[in-house]
Amino acid sequence: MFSRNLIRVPRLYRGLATHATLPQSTSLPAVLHLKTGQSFTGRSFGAPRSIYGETVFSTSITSYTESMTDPSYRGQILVFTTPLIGNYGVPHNTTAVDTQNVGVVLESPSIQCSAVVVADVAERFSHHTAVESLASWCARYNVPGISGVDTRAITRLLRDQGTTLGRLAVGTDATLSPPKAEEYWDPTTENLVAQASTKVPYDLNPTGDVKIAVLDFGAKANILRSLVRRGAAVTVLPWDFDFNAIRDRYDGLFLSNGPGDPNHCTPAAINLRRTLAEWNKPVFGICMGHQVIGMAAGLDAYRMTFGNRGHNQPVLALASSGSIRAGRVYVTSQNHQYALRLQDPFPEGWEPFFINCNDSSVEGIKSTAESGRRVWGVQFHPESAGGPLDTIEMFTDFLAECRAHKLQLGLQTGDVMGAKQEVPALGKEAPRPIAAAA
Ligand SMILES: NC(=O)CC[C@H](N)C(=O)O
Repeated sequence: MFSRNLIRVPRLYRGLATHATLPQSTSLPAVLHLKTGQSFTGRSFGAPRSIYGETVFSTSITSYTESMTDPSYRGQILVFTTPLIGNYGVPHNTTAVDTQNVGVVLESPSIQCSAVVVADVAERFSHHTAVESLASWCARYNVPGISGVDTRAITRLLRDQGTTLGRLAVGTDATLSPPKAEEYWDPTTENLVAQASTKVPYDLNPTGDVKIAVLDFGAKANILRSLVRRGAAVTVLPWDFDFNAIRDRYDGLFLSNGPGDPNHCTPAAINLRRTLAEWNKPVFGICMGHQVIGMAAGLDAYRMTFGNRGHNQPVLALASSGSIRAGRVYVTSQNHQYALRLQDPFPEGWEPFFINCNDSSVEGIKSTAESGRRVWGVQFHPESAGGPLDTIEMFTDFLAECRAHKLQLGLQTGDVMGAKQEVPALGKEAPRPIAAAA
């Protein structure tokens, strides 16, 4: 399937697009083993190495580059249900307009998933922003892939038996018998958030008019871009940083997405519980951030059978807020394995915000009007990348609330919290080089 030779660019396309002019990665025999006993034989692409991981499927049709660089896929073997992957190559992640070093397309500086599984990997790619093929990109980041397998059969298995631990065996490893049950590595036993989060605080767009602190559980770059593009000055903090120590410097708090089991984030939920009790400025969380808000509110996070991954998940709004109207269905981008448990009654001061139209899982929570708080959490990804922009204005809503609240505080009291705090100095390190990815 692959050749080490350079691929010739057909004359028709020359000058129109960047094509596969780089050497393709080596293709070897490969087998995907599932802990539940099934094995699928194909050919490798990308890095010629074997790995373990948690096997999950995504129904996204496009945006494989965004998905593969999403830190929430850390530790996972990502199966694409779309049969042809790689046809538009891998884009450049920098342009002159990227003044904040947050990139323009990709979600982090490197590929985050452990491996990819595709029915048919496109050796030739064609797109005006492409700089290399999927296979050569995977090889550069030491990530293996398998193609030539029946991804529909794998997806049906994962749907029926749930997300399953797996092993991608490449080269001579492909001739060995499947691993024993105890040999499979379970990434959810590790605190993947601690691995994906920034280790030191850093600032983006420091001259922005509204100051937002972001707790980084493994933030997608497009979340940071969505805040910065709307004028916010953003300080990105490590996931377990106690925001309470510096909270009066900020006009709002944002909690990001992140990989793995939310129960590893209990320290962050405990810090947040104090924030919510003592600080009345707007708070917004996405995916892992939403789960941490829910845990701080007293809700339980549970593991779903196969989760929701893809860019076509319909959610029904149960309440109106900002640009969101109760009763409307929004199509959303999602990548999660865990969800908040729907309970009746909901904790005092909280209400469900969105519900999934397919499986009725909780897709959002918010503080009630009576609570006097301004807190929202959504399980889906309003920043999309990839996916529909149906709910992108939730970022505008959040920042509008922060600006309005700031104005209100300024007019009324000037210093509503008033507490004298020891304020730790923020690190001086340069921003994480998100743009250096492709
Ligand atoms: N994208 C995310 O933040 C996912 C949250 C969590 N890791 C889950 O799988 O549910």
